[in-house]
Amino acid sequence: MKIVCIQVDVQFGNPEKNMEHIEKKIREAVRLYKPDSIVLPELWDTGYDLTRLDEISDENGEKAKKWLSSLAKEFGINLIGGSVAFRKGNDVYNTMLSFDRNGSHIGTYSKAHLITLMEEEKYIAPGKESGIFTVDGILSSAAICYDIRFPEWIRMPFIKGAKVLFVPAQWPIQRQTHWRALLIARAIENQCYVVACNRVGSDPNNTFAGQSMIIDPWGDIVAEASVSEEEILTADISPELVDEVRAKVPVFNDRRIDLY
Ligand SMILES: O=C(O)CCC(=O)C(=O)O
Repeated sequence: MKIVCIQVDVQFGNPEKNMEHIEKKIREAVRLYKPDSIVLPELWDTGYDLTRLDEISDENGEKAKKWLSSLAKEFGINLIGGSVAFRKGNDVYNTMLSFDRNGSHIGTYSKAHLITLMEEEKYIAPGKESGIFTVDGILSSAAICYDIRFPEWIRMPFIKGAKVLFVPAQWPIQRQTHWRALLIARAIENQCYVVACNRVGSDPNNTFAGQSMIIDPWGDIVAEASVSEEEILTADISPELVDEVRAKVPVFNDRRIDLY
């Protein structure tokens, strides 16, 4: 499966401009690489414009769903839709919506761990459901940004056999070393591919770290984007390599389920 991460800058609180820009990038990625799957960053629609979410969030994710589904179908790609500010009643969730090559909805995941350091919990409601879903027959899972600090949560879909972890993010530059180390650790401990799509640029509160990455189940980085430039990052991933690594170091069989 050929994967692309679209590492972009995100306009603060401007969903229309962001859609326009990302659509151009998706077209470019399809023309250059003919990928099977494309991954977008976290909150690519509104950015972290949290105080204006009442005004700019997407009612039931309808706009994003329509747009993502039609692009997925037009290009015959799986579109792992980063995340959007998804309004449901009085609450707003930070939600990933994914679509397959026919434009059919294949997964929804709302960020479970909200970053109190950035006061996200004051404006966003936490998700409660696992991020497990299937892409081209490959059992996969989603985690959004801060979620990667919680290995107990990430682990669950991998016990069920997931092989790929998709991680959209808006990870700030101050904790860039954590971004790298945590992603590599999640790949090694779950013996899975990690496909992590971060943003670049700044908003009024943060500068973001870029360095989108595709990491193999051995923990080796197979593709890595720059820290500050927009970039279309690509790599081939092979589910067979996951099976090989799991056979070589049988971590899942060796778990002490009698102890924990
Ligand atoms: O955990 C971190 O240091 C960054 C997380 C973050 O920026 C987020 O979840 O949006």
